[in-house]
Amino acid sequence: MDLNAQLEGQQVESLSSTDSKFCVKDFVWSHEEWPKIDHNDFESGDNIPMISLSKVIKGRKDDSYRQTCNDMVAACEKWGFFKLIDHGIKLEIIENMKNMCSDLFDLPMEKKMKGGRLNSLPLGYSATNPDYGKNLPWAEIIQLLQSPQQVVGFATKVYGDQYHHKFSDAMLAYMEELDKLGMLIFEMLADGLGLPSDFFSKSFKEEKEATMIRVNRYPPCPLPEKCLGLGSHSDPHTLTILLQDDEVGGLQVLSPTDNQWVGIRPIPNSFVINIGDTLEAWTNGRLKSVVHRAVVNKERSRLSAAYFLSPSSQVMIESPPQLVQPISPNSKMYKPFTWGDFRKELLSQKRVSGKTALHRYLISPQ
Ligand SMILES: O=C(O)CCC(=O)C(=O)O
Ligand SMILES: [Fe+2]
Repeated sequence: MDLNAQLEGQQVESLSSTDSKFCVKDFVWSHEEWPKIDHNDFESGDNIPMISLSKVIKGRKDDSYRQTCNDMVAACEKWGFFKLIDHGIKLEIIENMKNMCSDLFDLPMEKKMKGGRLNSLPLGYSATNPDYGKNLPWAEIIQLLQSPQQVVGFATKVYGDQYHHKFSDAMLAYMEELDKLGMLIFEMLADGLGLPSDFFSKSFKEEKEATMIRVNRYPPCPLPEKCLGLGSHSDPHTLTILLQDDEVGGLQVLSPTDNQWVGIRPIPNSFVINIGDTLEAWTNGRLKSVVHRAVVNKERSRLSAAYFLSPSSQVMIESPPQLVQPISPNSKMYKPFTWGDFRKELLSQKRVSGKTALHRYLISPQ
């Protein structure tokens, strides 16, 4: 047997959550999807803007605040992505969340599967999911709603009644801080777009039943040139606050200017912020929801945590008149829809590759 066949025949214990044991070859993607740039090639991604909140003081709308808002909007118009530093969230809260998730991922599979996700809702722990059929992601995932009841319920299933607190307290504390940071970003984007400051944030005040966190762990992969941690996709929600691994790269963005994949360099104690489909529609296409993916590597495991902000279900996603001109190119692009309806459709649809979720609302498909 040649070396390659031997490698592809290796069993993948760490990602086999069902009775059927997976081999490396089950994770091989179609040829067009194979990553052409390596997980630690970051040169082209250095053009993605970096925004610091060091001069932003809540409630003070001075010149440096306005400048930062404008820079943020410009980054989201061009890239749909920016790196955020000096965000003000205590390192301890971040480290605690990461440690609790790493500990959980390190448990034996039978224990993790006690909190295994049910088919009806994508919540809980999951490793390789046979529903995907092909193009299996090289990742294990913890997905939880921002709901104390749900987080405690999951932790209790995995750890039992007495020991769940450390995990659930860490996750809930992290989500609470990210929610506040998300509201600040929404206000800054609204200010930068010339909308009332609370234009977006006021729709997030009620229940947060769909806001969630997705923690991904990508184990070392023997065949990173043919596998993907997470295939190309855009995030359907409004805004994503992504915590990348501090050291191990893997996030790649499909540059909207030249359609080339670019890698985002990990920066310790920073976040990567990106616009989701719903915010693209809400801003009449001004802020871009951009396709991205996660690639894997041979040597090191990588952890990332994506926090997806969702408005209340009944909120109508409709571009404000300030962003709509009666004539092209800024005439109204999307039919109004509620976040709840869009979410229902997303839950019922099969996995898609690239960016297709919003098409159903386009007024004139382009
Ligand atoms: O792992 C990463 O850096 C990307 C994660 C991501 O895009 C997602 O979970 O939606
Ligand atoms: Fe994503």
